[in-house]
Amino acid sequence: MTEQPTPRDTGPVVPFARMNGLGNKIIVADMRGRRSRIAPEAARALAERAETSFDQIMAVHDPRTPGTDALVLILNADGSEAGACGNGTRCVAQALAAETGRRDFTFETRAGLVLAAEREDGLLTVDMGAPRFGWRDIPLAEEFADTRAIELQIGPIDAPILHSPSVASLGNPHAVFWVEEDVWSYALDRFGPVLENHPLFPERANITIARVTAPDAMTIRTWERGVGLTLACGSAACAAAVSGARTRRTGRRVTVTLPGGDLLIDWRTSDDHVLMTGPAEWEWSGRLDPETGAYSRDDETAAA
Ligand SMILES: N[C@H](CCC[C@H](N)C(=O)O)C(=O)O
Repeated sequence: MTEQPTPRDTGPVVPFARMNGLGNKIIVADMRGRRSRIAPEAARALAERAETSFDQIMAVHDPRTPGTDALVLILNADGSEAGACGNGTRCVAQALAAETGRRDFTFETRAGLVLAAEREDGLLTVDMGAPRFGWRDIPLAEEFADTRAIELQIGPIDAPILHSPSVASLGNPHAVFWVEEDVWSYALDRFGPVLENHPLFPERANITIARVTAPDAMTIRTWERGVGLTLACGSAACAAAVSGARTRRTGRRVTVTLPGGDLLIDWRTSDDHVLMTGPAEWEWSGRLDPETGAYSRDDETAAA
């Protein structure tokens, strides 16, 4: 899969795999051996085409820190960068496991080190690290001593529709709104963009609606920062699970049901790390131009 370094990365030269992380649409791009980065314009061009529309690009670069297997840089569909992506990390681990036969990987991301492992049953577990709850870490624009439920609401004053979210950083900013009713009864497509860009979140935020269904289960929907509504968001599932445990709505080990399927989240007591387990599937592969987003499919059934 690795190519020789090229003087300029022009033309569709970067091998990529279109993958499915529980319905999260992921492109894993093999940037090893290259000095360049995938341009935000290239990401936006890929996102706009139906065939290559994606939620995140996971750009796999040569490792820059000893002891790590790769530097993984993450781009959202709007070309912005994300520090963490749980579903995409499972996809990267699965692609590298298929290539190398190894099962355990350490990735460096903008949000720090992330461990990923393929299990015997084919599911993958990602160690997302310890969540952070300090208002500066998330970040929030103003101080909140207790981030389990902050003052924020959307909707008429006398009848708040969504209010008092739990906030946390899982390597990226999350706000989790707990509701009693069906998560589908909320117009997340309408509230999502307003909350994502609320002045309280200087780096914007991923917005999740969550409902407890059992002491060890919850259902969520997420409006992703830089993307919009997605079928699954792994870090949001982690944020919701952590919030459920912090607010004593659930235990520390829960099944989170997302539109795309289930993730098992375990907030480990020993070190506070959040472990996320779920599937990753290869769909098709091709080559892309990291400057423009032009691409070709390896099976040659279609081309840009
Ligand atoms: N889909 C990803 C989250 C991407 C987060 C991104 N939208 C951001 O923080 O900007 C996941 O599975 O964790």
